[in-house]
Parts: sequence; C-alpha cells; structure tokens
Amino acid sequence: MGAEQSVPAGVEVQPAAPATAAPSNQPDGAQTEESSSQQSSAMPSALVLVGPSGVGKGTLAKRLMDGAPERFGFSVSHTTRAPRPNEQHGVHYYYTTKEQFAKEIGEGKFLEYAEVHGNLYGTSVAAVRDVLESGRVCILDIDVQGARAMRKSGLKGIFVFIAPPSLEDLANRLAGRGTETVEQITRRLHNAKQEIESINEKGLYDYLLINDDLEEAMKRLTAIAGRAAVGLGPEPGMVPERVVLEDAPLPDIRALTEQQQQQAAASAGGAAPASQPAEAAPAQAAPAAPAPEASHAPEASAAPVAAPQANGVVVSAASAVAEQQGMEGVPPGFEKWQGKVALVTGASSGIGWATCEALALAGMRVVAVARRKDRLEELQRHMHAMGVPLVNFLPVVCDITKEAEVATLPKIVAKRWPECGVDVLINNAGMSRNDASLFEGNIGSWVEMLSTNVLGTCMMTRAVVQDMKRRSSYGHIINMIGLSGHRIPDGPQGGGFYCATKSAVKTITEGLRQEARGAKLPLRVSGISPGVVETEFFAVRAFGDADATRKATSAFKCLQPVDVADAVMWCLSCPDHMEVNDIVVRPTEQLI
Ligand SMILES: Nc1ncnc2c1ncn2[C@@H]1O[C@H](COP(=O)(O)OP(=O)(O)OP(=O)(O)O)[C@@H](O)[C@H]1O
Ligand SMILES: Nc1nc2c(ncn2[C@@H]2O[C@H](COP(=O)(O)O)[C@@H](O)[C@H]2O)c(=O)[nH]1
Repeated sequence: MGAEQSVPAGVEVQPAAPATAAPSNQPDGAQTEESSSQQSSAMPSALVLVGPSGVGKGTLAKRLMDGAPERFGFSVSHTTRAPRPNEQHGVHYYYTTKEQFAKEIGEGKFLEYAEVHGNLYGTSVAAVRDVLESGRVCILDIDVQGARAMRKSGLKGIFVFIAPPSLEDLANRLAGRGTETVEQITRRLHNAKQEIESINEKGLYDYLLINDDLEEAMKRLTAIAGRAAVGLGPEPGMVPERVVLEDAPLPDIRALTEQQQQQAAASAGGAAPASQPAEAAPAQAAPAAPAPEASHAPEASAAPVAAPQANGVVVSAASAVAEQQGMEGVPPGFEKWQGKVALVTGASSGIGWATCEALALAGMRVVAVARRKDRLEELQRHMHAMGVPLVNFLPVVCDITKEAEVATLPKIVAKRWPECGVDVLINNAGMSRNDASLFEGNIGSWVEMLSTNVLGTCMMTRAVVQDMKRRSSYGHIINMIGLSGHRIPDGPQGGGFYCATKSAVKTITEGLRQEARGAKLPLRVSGISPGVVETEFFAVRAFGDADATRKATSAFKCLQPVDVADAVMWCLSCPDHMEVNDIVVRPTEQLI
C-alpha cells in the first residue's frame, strides 16, 4: 500500500465502492442510535456535510474553519470539473483530468468517489488523513452518493444533511451565487429533489439541519461540530423518523434568475437618503416583492438600486468576465481578489466609475456607492453591457457624509452576499468648491469639503475596518489623496481650504497605516495622488458649470479616469509583503 493509501487516524478504509452502487437502507458502518450516542473518544472525528448543491455547505464549512482554524480542517477533494476563477488548486479542490482520476481510482487513492452533476469528485484517503492527523475535525463537503460510500468506508464521524427551506430558496441561492449557467442550475436543482429524498434513508444521517437563517444554522452546526471536536458521536434521534417531502414542481430557473437579479439589489433593504427624497423610489421596474425594509426603513439609511433585466443568463459570479476573457484583463497578482468585494465611493462618475469597471472586469464583486441614483443606474446598465454579471454588482445610493447611511453599508453587503464583507475600500469621493477662500470663503463650502473629503473618508474607513475586524478578515483600503494633498496649486485663488482637506487625507492615510501596524493587523493601506484628471471635479467646483471642466483640462492632455483606475489595480495586485503607500502621478505636461 502506498503512502496515499495508508489508513488515516480514526479512519478504517474499505476499498471505495463505485458511487453508483445501490444504496443500502442500513449502510454498513451506520451507527445505531444507542451505539452512536455512546461513541466517544478524545480524538476529533470527521464532520460530513451533505446536501444539494447551493444549500450552503461550503459557506457553513468556511465559517467553521475561519472561526477556529486550529480545530477544523477541510478535506480537499479531487474533481474533474474546471476551476472557477476564484478557486485555487489544493485549497478548494485538486483539479485533475478524467484519465488521471480513473488511474487514481485504480490505485485505491479514494475513500469514495462519485459522478456529480456531470463531473467526477472524490475524497482521497490522504485528504482526510492529513486533517485528522493534525488533531483537527475533518470537514467533508460531499454529495449523497459520497455520504453512502463514506458510511461503508467506516469513517468515524458525524453525518449532517443540510436541507434548504424550499426548492425555490435553493434555486435563488444557486442563481445568486452566479457560478453556474441556467442549464447547470436546472440540472443541479433537478438532482436536488432526489438528494433531499435521501433524508429518509435509515442510518445515513445523524442530523438534519435546515439552513434557513444562516446565523441559526451556524449556531446548530457549531454545537454539532463541538461534539466531533472531542470525539463524541451524535446525539440520538436527531433525524425525524420520517420526513414528508412535498412534491413541489421545479422552479423555472430562467424566470427566477431574472427575477432574482432584479430583486437582489433591492432585497438588501433601505430607504433613500433623507437628503435625496426624490430618489427614494427605484427608477427601474419595481421588483415583484421588495423587502419590507425597503419601504419601512428609517429615513437615514443607504438604498440599493433595483437591477435592470439581465437576459436570464447567469454567468460566473466570481469572474465570468475574466473567464470569458481568458483572464486577459486581470493584472498579474490580482487573482487573489477575484470573488471578493470592493466598495467604491464616488462611483457615479470619473475615477470612481472607471475603478468600478476595472474591478468588476477583473472579477471582483463591486459595491458602487454614490448619491446620484440615476447615475448609478446608468453605471449598472454600463456594467451589464460590458458583460459584468449583475449578481456581482451592487449599486447603493448613500451619502457618505451621513453617519447613519454609512453605518448600513456593511449590512447591505452582508445581506446581498451573506458569506462576504467589504475586502477592498476605495475612498474615492471628494469634492471642491470655488468660493472657499480663506479671506471670505463660504462656510457652507468649507463644511461640505470637510464633511465629504475628510469625515466621509474617515466614517467609511471606520465602518469597513470594524466589519473587517468582526470577520477577522483584512483587505486593502485605498484613499484618493490627490496631488492637492502634496502642494497648493491655486492658493492665491482661494484653493487653500480644499488642499487642507486633501493633506488631511494624506495624513489620515498614513495614520491608518500606522494604526494597522500598531494593532498588527494585515490591513494594507495605500494612497493615490493624481494631478489633473479629466472628470466632473471642475464642474462641481464651479457649482455645475459644465464648461469649467473643458477650461481646466484643455491646456494639455490630462490624465483620464482609467489611468487612475490602473493605479488602483496595480496597488491591489502587489504581493502581500508590498504595501504601496502613495502613488503620485501627473499628466506629463502638468507643471505644478
Ligand atoms: N442561510 C442562507 N441564506 C441565504 N443564502 C445563503 C444561506 N446559506 C448560504 N447561502 C448562499 O447560498 C449560496 C450557495 O452556498 P454554498 O456555495 O455554500 O453552497 P454549497 O452547498 O457549498 O454548494 P455546492 O455544493 O455547489 O458547492 C452562496 O451564495 C451563499 O452565500
Ligand atoms: N461524492 C463527492 N461529492 C463531492 C466531493 N467534493 C464535492 N462534492 C459535491 O459535489 C457537488 C458539486 O460541487 P461544486 O463544487 O461543483 O459546486 C457538491 O454538492 C459537493 O458537495 C467529493 O469528494 N465526493
């Protein structure tokens, strides 16, 4: 027997039976209620999560492991399915060919294997052994056929069937995850009906857990996993004698996907900012059933924008576009961010718009934050036209100067993508006014600049860092400092106040970096300081005079928003040991 075939601690291996073997009502190795409840040893055992695709096994497993990596490890399976863009070989799966898989079956490498939804999946002896030998609970995420085979293998562990509240919920989750096409979802859902019927196979499962509310499900699973951690067997009687399954028709996935995509943004809840009452109602066709919070939320909370039609096509949430482009658009080093969430403020135009586009095209989930709902809707249409899956895009109407609106943003993100939080924050929103001289300036303009450029940046940062702390997951914060954080180009004309706010952003960026280092957190902090960029900045500074931009940007070829977005992408693509602290970039012809 080769190394791969040696018996893992606590695992008695019987040769893997092909998963197509007829299921047994009393599988070998299944524990009777008496024997299982008495089973106890100091050694952690396996925790086998079974259930239809999309029910949340992976989400629950990840949460368990993130919460206590010293107690739980994952059995990384082999598969012949292609990796999704955000997946890593050796972390999510070992990706292999059919030929290699067949060869390794012959070599007795697998504890179990099965064809699932058209691909081969298998649990190797080594995958389970390595985790158990490290003294941790080994979490397996396998299908029903795999569970039957595992029972036969004699693996010591607790088997939990995770069920969805309904097929419709399951369909919604699969569509929302966005990693499969409509056809693939239909196939997985069709299989789900049969998989759910396995609940009634005597002795197959120890627990039935309905993953309705994720937090509740986590609480129950944590308690079950705690037993596995100390080698205790399952409690008796945790699977009902007989579960009556309603013969519900399969949801129409294509229709549901369209509806789901429309609802997704709105279902996060929230009302339009108090300062923008006219924008409270979605301009797009209202979703069929808006979440109650949408109409009853307190005035001051951010509001997601309703999504337009998405042609019913679900493409990879993690990086459909990158996949379509064969990863061409993705800068080297950026792969680590695929499927992660970036929040961009000031997303309705210029640098913010271009940054949202670059991030989404490279496979990130993007939360676009701005005050102007019509512009966010336009950005959403633009994203759709660019081929960005709308499941990856969350536009939110929010005024970053309003504390209560900012505070709701992490919640909106968590509602939309339950297993996620903001990983990357781009504090881009900033503005200037041309009536802010220090001799005779308009105090309202000072307040506006201070609130947006300084306090808005700080409030956004605080909200996101606190959420990162809660999740123990630290990403990257990039502040748009601007060249005005480094020098005063138009002091005699009264530009001093604006520059003061920008040099405050520069100092805050360094302060944040030092706080992160002081707290030994892996958060990375960067600043970007572009000179003249051709954006609406100048029109805003001139209180809406569109000609002001032309005047300010016609002397020479200015930077374009995409140039700055490129700098953002570069900051994010640098290796983990490298933190870009400030990028100063001017148009070549700009003097000061
Ligand atoms: N309780 C829940 N409520 C709402 N959404 C959920 C819940 N649990 C998980 N989800 C979401 O459902 C989607 C599918 O979850 P996940 O990928 O964990 O399923 P899975 O069972 O591991 O699927 P597969 O077997 O295909 O790997 C994810 O987008 C996840 O965020
Ligand atoms: N029998 C096994 N099933 C497995 C294994 N690894 C994963 N799976 C199941 O396959 C489906 C699809 O997974 P996906 O990653 O393509 O969405 C899912 O239900 C998994 O539980 C395995 O090693 N053996």
